[in-house]
Amino acid sequence: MSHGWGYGPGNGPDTWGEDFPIANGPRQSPINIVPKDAKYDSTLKPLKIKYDPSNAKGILNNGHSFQVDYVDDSDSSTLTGGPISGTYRLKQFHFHWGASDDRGSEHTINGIKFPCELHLVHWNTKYPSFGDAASQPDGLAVVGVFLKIGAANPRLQKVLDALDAINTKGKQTTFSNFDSKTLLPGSLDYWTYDGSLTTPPLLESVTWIVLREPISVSPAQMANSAAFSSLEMEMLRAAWWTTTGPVRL
Ligand SMILES: COc1ccc(C[C@@]2(O)NC(=S)NC2=O)c(OC)c1
Ligand SMILES: [Zn+2]
Repeated sequence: MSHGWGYGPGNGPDTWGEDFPIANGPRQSPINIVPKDAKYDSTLKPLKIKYDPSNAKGILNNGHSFQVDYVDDSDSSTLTGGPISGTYRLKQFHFHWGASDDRGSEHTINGIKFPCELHLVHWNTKYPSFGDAASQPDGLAVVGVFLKIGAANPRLQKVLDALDAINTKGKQTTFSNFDSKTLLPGSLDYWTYDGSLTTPPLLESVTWIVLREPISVSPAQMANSAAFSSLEMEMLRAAWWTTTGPVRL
């Protein structure tokens, strides 16, 4: 079995450059955000986010995370304004979870990790498809939202409740009528920089828009989903290859 990339001791981010030399490229993500060093840019516009709940299609366990996929054959769920020009369509959103509350997010603020980070992935409609856009320097725009431990977040619950149905790599199920706008915080203030996908193939095609205000997730909600943290999924995936039956995450 090819020793694919992951988050374990032998295949984690420090090794990705062996198979994906762009890991040493000039605009790699994630980065540490130091708010006091961020430059205010008065030419930047407010973000404009318009999501149609009926575009939600399904939820998939891709082995590194789980993602909610959207129908993207029209401009009914789009991101405009902010640092981008033109119209970007919502393709999917996914989370980066840690196995414990002291880690999980990919970006950090002043070196601090959050327990989780939500990525809402959009592609530039100047290109014919998401796949085409993903290899272009202005192809993707990802809105990053930090999750901090606090009150239970009822708007997250519908996503968490779906996880049991996709508890092994490759499993997917329908996931309809979900308004991903409800996952956003009250303020859309953001930091932005030109970066990349945060896992292989690490393509340098992402305009990052990281929201300053986190949303909340409760410890119980975290416990329910910590099994989906990248590392646990990695370890269980390794176990899965060596056992006959499916492994519950
Ligand atoms: C076009 O191929 C890919 C491959 C991986 C990802 C996932 C990821 O690497 N990118 C971000 S953002 N977070 C991640 O974990 C992707 O997302 C748009 C697109
Ligand atoms: Zn991501």
